[in-house]
Amino acid sequence: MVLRGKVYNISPYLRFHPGGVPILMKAAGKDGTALFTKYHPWVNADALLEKCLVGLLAPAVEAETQAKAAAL
Ligand code: HEM
Repeated sequence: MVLRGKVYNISPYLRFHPGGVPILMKAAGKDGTALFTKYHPWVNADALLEKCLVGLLAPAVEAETQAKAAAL
């Protein structure tokens, strides 16, 4: 999942998500920034997912995914 330009492997986190696995799976493999912000903008994903960080999204790809997220 992508969150604010960062790519995470959320598999190890799934079972710890307080909101449950099914809703988190809706954003798996996609840019989950819009949904994440909709449900809990106060949650510190950087800290919670520190060990799940895969890398940074390339800026051109990020611009594209942001545009798609804005159109949701
Ligand atoms: C991997 C990134 C995510 C992390 C680290 C995360 C973390 C959390 C945390 C810490 C809470 C508890 C918040 C609180 O009680 O104040 C929570 C609740 C929740 N999350 Fe997430 N979340 C993530 C992604 C998402 C996404 C993408 C969605 C929606 C598609 C979502 C939907 C929810 C919902 C609905 C709750 C509320 C559960 C309840 O209180 O009954 N989360 N999440």
